Amino acid sequence: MVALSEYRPVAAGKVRELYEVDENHLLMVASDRVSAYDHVLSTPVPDKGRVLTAMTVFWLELLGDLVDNHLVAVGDDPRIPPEVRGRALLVRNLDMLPVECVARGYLTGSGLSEYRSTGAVCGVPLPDGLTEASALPEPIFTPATKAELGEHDENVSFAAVAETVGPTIADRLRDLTLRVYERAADHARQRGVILADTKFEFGVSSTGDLVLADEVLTPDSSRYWPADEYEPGRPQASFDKQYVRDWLTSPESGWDRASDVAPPPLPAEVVAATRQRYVEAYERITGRDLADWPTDAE
Ligand SMILES: N#Cc1c(N)ncnc1-c1cnn(Cc2cccc(F)c2)c1
Repeated sequence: MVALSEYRPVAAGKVRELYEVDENHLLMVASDRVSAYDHVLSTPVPDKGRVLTAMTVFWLELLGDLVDNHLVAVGDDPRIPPEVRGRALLVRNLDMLPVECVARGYLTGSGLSEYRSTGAVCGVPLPDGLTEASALPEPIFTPATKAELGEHDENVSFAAVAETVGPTIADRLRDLTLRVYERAADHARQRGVILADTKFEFGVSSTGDLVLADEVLTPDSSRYWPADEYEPGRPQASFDKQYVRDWLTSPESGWDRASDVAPPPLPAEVVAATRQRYVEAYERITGRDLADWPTDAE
């Protein structure tokens, strides 16, 4: 039985870590931590890491005919420590491309801000008259540079990506990003979820092929909106984080979002409702029962 402490940490995000297993394999571990308003909350949401791990595996299987991926093993593989089983994936160690490959089907966040000041996003011109949460005429590729922990990614043009990785790989990244997003967005929409946008990371295999890596199409790497509440012209509810956001910005929390003060702990009922939203997102998207996914052997 291997312990997580036997693996060397090689990267850490706000809510996940990456460890070196051997020269060819990494362990990608998803925590139960939640980030909101650029703060990592002090209260974990049970099963969040397990749901996001199971979601990544589902999407990689569904999209396996479109794109190769970095997944090597899940669940009971002896290289996966029991303490993180269910929320850890054994993956191939790839040469990662320094590009955040973002696909947007709807206009919001940094894309909306850029559109309002330039009429375009990452140099892609858009029609006049679009507003918060407008559906785009067709999904667009809006790449970004990877920011340091705690910073926001910076949107860049396709030409800048071509400068960085070469025009051929840039073309392939855009094509693959949009095809994978469109397939996933169609699947989700049929199950009552709008995937407004998503962020992929790709590596390159030893044979020079693009390989889909990182977490894939999770509520942390994508905007998940409930389709039955969709109404352009205003900010949409987050499928998974809206209970957290509403409580943190309510008088009950006593927290001031504009301050640099860390948010207070979440009430148990907000944690429970949020956990349920993650489970519901997983079971709707996959048609599977979370109870059938491995749990850690704590
Ligand atoms: N996936 C993947 C991957 C791979 N298969 N091969 C080589 N490198 C990476 C890799 C490097 N950084 N990240 C992002 C990242 C940061 C922090 C925590 C995480 F879990 C993940 C991914």
